[in-house]
Amino acid sequence: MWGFIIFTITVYIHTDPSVTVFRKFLQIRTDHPNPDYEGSTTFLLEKAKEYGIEAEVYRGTGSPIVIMKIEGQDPTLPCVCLNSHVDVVPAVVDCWKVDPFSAFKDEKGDIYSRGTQDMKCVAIQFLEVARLIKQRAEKPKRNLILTFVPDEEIGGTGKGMELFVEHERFRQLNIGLCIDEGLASPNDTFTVFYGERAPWWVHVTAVGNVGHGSRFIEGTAVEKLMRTVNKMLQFRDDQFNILHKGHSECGKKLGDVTTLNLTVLKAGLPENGGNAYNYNVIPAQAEAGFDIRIPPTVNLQEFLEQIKAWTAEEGLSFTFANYTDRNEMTHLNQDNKWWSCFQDSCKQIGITIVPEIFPAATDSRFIRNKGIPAFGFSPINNTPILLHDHNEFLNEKTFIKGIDIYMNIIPNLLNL
Ligand code: MET
Ligand SMILES: [Zn+2]
Ligand SMILES: [Zn+2]
Repeated sequence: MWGFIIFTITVYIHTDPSVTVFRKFLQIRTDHPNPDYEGSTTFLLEKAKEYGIEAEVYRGTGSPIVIMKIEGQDPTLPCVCLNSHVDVVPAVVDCWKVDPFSAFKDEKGDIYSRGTQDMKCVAIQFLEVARLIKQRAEKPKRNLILTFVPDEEIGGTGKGMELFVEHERFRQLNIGLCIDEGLASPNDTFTVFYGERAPWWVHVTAVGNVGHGSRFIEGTAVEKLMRTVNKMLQFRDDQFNILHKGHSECGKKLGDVTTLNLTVLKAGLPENGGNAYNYNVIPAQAEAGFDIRIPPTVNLQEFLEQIKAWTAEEGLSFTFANYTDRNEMTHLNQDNKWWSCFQDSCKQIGITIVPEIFPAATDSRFIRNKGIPAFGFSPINNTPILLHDHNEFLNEKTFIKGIDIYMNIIPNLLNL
């Protein structure tokens, strides 16, 4: 008898249909540099059909965007949009303990795969929320829209949300509020993001004098580049100290300071295009690339002037591989009815939410820059932050509980 009950419970946990959908979605290779968007689109359309949800594929940006809709009682009201990106960053297979695209589940229920946290979990949780709302006898007041977009992870050259927000099809959706990804929280609380840091990818190029490696050549490209790099890394140190060595009562978080990391470094004359270098030739050119993330409280025009000052020396120039001159926040004041409703809904189910600035970037920035409020919220707590990391995982129970959390928030927003 007991054996039967335990067996039944075990089978139930192991075969929860939403977990199966999640694991199948993880197995679709939407990793860069060649994401299988046709595979993810086919999968999402099949699910929409199975769940009885209206769906279309918009190809106006150059890559497929899946749009799903559940019509509300008053479709003229601004809708609630649940947005997910379907692409994921690459995985270094040798650094993972399992195949990063197998969606392997261990005995604890931890599912390992690229995208378990960023953000295929949220995409499928949104889909399951839509299924549950569709099943209800009563329609919600507002339209529910789901968007599944490509190319969030690659910045400026992408064919996703950055372009989509400029299209008429986007405007027609009439979005009142967007919910997108947040971050896992390592403790019992949940984080909600109301703004994010502006991502600037700066590429500095130095040109200078050349000659024999045995001489004291002045004004070399590398020397000029190093001076700039050192100034910029000094700024990095200063920001690090503000974050880590300030008074503890300041309570600064990563999203409140500017980070700057040297992520690209290039110089040296390759020998006949091979792997070896000409060590005795001073190179004419040297390059450095930086990933800079700037909080919404920083004046972007002034920061641009700072970069110009850092690269003012003769022979230096810079370009942006990723740039924005706008970085709007969603204001969390009493006039923001969406925020009041979100907070009240969380209070009702007894979960603690901590509002923060998102330290990295998501598609929400394009939405906010259109004047539309957006919250970044992944219902994942007591889980290490492993996005873009090796062995990214999510426990199946956390995944299932997340659907429940969303179901206690999203219908309230739809009925506002
Ligand atoms: C700057 S494009 C955004 C790519 C990715 N989401 C990141 O924050 O790095
Ligand atoms: Zn993401
Ligand atoms: Zn990411």
